[in-house]
Amino acid sequence: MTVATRFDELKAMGDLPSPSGVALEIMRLTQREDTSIQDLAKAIQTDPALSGRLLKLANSAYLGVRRPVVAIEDAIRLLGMQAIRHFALGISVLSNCSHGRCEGFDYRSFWSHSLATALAAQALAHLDRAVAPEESFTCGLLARVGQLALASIYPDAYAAVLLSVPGEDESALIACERGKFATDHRELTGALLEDWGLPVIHVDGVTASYQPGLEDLEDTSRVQRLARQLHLAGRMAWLCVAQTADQPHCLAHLEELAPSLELDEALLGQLLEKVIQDWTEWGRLLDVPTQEVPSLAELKEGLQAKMKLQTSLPEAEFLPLKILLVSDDELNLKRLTGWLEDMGHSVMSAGEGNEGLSLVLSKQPQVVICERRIPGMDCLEFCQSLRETKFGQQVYIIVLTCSENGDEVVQAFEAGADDHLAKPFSARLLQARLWGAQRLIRLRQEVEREREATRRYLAELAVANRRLEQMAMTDSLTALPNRRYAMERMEQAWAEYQRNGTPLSCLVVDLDLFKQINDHYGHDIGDGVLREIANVFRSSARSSDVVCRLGGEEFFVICTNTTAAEALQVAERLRHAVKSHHWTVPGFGGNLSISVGLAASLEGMKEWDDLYRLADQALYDAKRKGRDQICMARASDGGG
Ligand SMILES: Nc1nc2c(ncn2[C@@H]2O[C@H](COP(=O)(O)OP(=O)(O)OP(=O)(O)O)[C@@H](O)[C@H]2O)c(=O)[nH]1
Repeated sequence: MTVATRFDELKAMGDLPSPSGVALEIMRLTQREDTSIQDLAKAIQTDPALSGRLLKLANSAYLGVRRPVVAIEDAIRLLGMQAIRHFALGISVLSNCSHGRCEGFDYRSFWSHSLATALAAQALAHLDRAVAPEESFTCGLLARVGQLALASIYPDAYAAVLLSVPGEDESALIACERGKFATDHRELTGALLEDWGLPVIHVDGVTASYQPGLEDLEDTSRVQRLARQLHLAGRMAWLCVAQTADQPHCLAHLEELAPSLELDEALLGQLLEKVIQDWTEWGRLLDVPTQEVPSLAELKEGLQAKMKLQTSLPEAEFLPLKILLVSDDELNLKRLTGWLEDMGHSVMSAGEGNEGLSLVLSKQPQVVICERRIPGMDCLEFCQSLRETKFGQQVYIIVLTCSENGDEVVQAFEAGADDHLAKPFSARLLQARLWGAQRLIRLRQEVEREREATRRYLAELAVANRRLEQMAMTDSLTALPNRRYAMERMEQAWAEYQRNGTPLSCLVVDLDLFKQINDHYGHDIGDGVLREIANVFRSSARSSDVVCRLGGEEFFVICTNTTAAEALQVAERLRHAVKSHHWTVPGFGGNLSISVGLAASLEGMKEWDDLYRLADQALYDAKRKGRDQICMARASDGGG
């Protein structure tokens, strides 16, 4: 069924909103070329309420009238027939349909929002005259009149539809309406405006304002400009009627849209202030409810304070982040930078993908916030390229999508994004999204800290173990390797000897009559003598000889790669060194000598301790023969 036939069908039901008889007469008169200002004034004066409202419009500050307009004829001259026609239409529909039978439809809120939209559209039209401001007023006032039509024709069914669609999700409402009524309020609005004789540009502008081509800002046609004005006007109106809790969301929307009409923050603030003031005055005049709305500056200030109060993480959990913004939208960059810096983060920015990539690598930000569409490189390509680098794998990436469009969001995640945010969004939402990044980064830092602590602990443990091992192998009195070490080292040397056949010798060295020293000088001085003699051995032995203390006054020297004859020279050197040593142990004034048992590896020896045993026996011989001498084990003594 075509739009026209469906509309005709609904029109036949007789419940559609309609202008008053006076308004219809005004419309008829203004369409005729021979209508005089006096005729039109007469028609208007038959409706005192309309006359008053018309004078109010004529005296509106926007028209810059120096003297107050008090006569309808002057108002007509000032405003022009076309504007009178629009105004009469809008105001009479409002008066005729200020209440109705649909219980789920809030007529007063509807007109409150519509009036704010009308005044905002009028204000915006003064900046860019896509159409005359008074015409823009009517377009704004009637931009959702299709809803009124559905509420009038299907009061019960429409109440159910409104209940089933949450909030201000217009696309969902339209889809639901179509399913139920085979038309929707957007289509009906267009049909009604056309039916009331509005020019095509107004009708098209209103219907396009539901989803204006914000992306395609190149399109500067009057319809598109009017559509953008009406869309922004609708958003300003939402801010006017919003409850305090919804104001941040409305403000974010407004700030997002403002650049599409080249409005900076100051101008947007001024406009909003004017709209709120007019809305309050007109509301009183038309018996439409209004409310107090804070100024843009107050709203922003309040939101920032609130944001700090309500949404900041406990101090212990807050982590200042290094953030890179990638966007070619100067205004957006400025806004996001302001928000993020207010939150306590440090921000850098790149205008396109390649610049973004090199900044990530050189400045190493922890978070990258990237527009879905960036010049130079597709955002998805940008994410993938980042993830291919070692550092880029750790960066937390948030992609700013233009909508909650499922495909777009999934693609962003597939390309490596950690999160996404559908535009427009508030500073509060952005801050909340960054908590995820902060938590993840803090966890990563904790893991890294723990890993570092474990590394340090293991290194300390290794040092401690080495020290323990050393202690376990070292004689505490002389710091020479102890018996345990001596035996292990001997085993190694024996294995080497067996493998390579290199000669191996060892010396068992014992101090002579040490008991007498202890008895004479005391045990402490005896200890000092043992310490000093260890040094004598250390300095007299070759660097390849391993001097150990087996215990008591007994020492052991392992002479690797050493024949018996060479070992004899070592033993002699030790004996001589001890004999000729000048003792420095305080209180000790005696002499000392040593006895040495020497054994060298012989063919046929099976175990390393055969060699040790032979040396020990040789020592016994040396003692027996009168001490202060070296005895070499003979082959016949064992082993070979
Ligand atoms: N001061 C001190 N004395 C020790 C230590 N270990 C063993 N001794 C003493 O060394 C002495 C060894 O005496 P003996 O085994 O009788 O032999 P000796 O007096 O050296 O006589 P010969 O070996 O036959 O020449 C004992 O008096 C032990 O108490 C020690 O760590 N410090």
